[in-house]
Amino acid sequence: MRVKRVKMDALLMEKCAAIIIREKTLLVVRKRFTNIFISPGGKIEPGETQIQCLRREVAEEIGVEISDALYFDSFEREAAFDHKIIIIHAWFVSVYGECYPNSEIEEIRWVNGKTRVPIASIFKDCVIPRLLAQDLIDE
Ligand SMILES: Nc1nc2c([nH]c(=O)n2[C@@H]2O[C@H](COP(=O)(O)OP(=O)(O)OP(=O)(O)O)[C@@H](O)[C@H]2O)c(=O)[nH]1
Repeated sequence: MRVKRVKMDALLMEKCAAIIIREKTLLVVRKRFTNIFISPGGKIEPGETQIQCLRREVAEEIGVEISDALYFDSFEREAAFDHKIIIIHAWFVSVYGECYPNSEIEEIRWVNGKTRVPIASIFKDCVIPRLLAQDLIDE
């Protein structure tokens, strides 16, 4: 069924996203040449576990090492920048040290329920409301 698999890959992406919370705010990142903030993390490479993917992407994008990761949930939507379906596996992630924008990341922001910046749909509609409901980030 190789043909089917190739077709599926062309339409579907799987990403691991890090939910990083500091002082009741959530970290979102903006890539160069884009104006929407998205979750830190990235696509899972062949043969990689979700944790390995998170470690690699978090180091690449925000320059820090993961100290702990706990699975939260998975969500499916049309991807913010590609005409493909994205499945995002979201993990609570703790890191060592201070996050900073690295490589293709131009800007990072710590947001709460009041912050008015454009945020991609899965984080905006699925993740942030649940973090607010659990009082993990500020209203
Ligand atoms: N709808 C939606 N799409 C999202 C969210 N977060 C998020 O990264 N995406 C989309 O997921 C796709 C893949 O994420 P990514 O660009 O971080 O992955 P990556 O680092 O491996 O990409 P690259 O190395 O190919 O540039 C992008 O189209 C991105 O816009 C979200 O919250 N909602």
